[in-house]
Amino acid sequence: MTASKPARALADPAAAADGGALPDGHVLGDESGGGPLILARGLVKRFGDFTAVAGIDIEVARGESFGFLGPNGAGKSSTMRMIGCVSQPTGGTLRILGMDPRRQGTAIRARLGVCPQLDSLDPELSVRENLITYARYFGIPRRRARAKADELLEFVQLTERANSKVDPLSGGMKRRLTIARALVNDPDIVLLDEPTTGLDPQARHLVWERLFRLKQQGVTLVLTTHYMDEAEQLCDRLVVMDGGRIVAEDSPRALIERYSTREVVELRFGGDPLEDLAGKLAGLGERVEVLPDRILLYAADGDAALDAVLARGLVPSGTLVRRSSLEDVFLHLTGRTLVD
Ligand SMILES: Nc1ncnc2c1ncn2[C@@H]1O[C@H](COP(=O)(O)OP(=O)(O)OP(=O)(O)O)[C@@H](O)[C@H]1O
Repeated sequence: MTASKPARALADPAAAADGGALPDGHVLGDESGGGPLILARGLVKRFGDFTAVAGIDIEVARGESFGFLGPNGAGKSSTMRMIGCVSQPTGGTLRILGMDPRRQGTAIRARLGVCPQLDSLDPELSVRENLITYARYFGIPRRRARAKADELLEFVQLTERANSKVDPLSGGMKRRLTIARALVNDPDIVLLDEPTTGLDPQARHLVWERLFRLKQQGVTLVLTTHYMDEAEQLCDRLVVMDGGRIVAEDSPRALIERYSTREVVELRFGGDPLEDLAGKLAGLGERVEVLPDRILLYAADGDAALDAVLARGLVPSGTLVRRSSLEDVFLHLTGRTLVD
């Protein structure tokens, strides 16, 4: 398939020729200039007195897989909706494909693929007709739309369900169909808002595998997630958001290396208050975090740290030595877990 080829169906050439400089003198992103496909400076979204996005800076390069990681309410969807040109920024500067969403939303949307948090497929139509009808919105001629639909059904492994209605599909199938729908216009950027929320592990892995394939084909992916494993699997680079702000930005691996230790020992205890027990772990690792149901002991060598815990006479009811993850990074940065 040719998912990285841009569609021009609804693009307004006059609008696309827009130029101009940002306050910091940054070159605007566009294909000809080779700048970032998405560029935000001090981007703000307010709802009345409430600030959902509090002045963030981001840059996404062509071919990159970029993620927003954060808990519910962090401002990820609000940011995605601004990038998707369905919600106007309240402040700051935003450029998508070198264009200004305030004035060129239609031209930008024609070149985006959007996979919203909740599937919005048409239950009256068959699986295949959902794709054909959507392609027609982009002005794609019927014959090409049919061929595109068949190509995409194969890509998301739904060819056998082409003539089925949408309702009987599993959650994972619906999600894959929504992803296929987001690709009908050969978008420059695919926006995925929590692509696997609500799916069972098997369905999630199938979606990840398809998204990974897109990434290999050079499609620019921008996704939100509150799953650290999803971020680690799919993102080349990510920003960690909390309370409308970016609290860290880098590749998943670099974030783990910077903000965590190599290994983590999870300790569960039956009786005594965890705060009291945590006091007895002083000096055994680099850091101790007390969660409602367990203590985390951060150490370069988890097995050695666990031996040292046992040598102090502590008797955990459950132990786990594991590699550090983005969850640990988030806890370190915000003092909270990602998924409560
Ligand atoms: N239309 C709206 N009006 C008022 N407040 C809103 C609106 N949309 C979002 N918010 C608030 O803005 C904050 C950020 O919401 P947002 O949906 O961007 O977060 P999120 O990180 O995507 O979380 P989630 O994973 O729940 O979607 C939340 O406190 C939310 O209640």
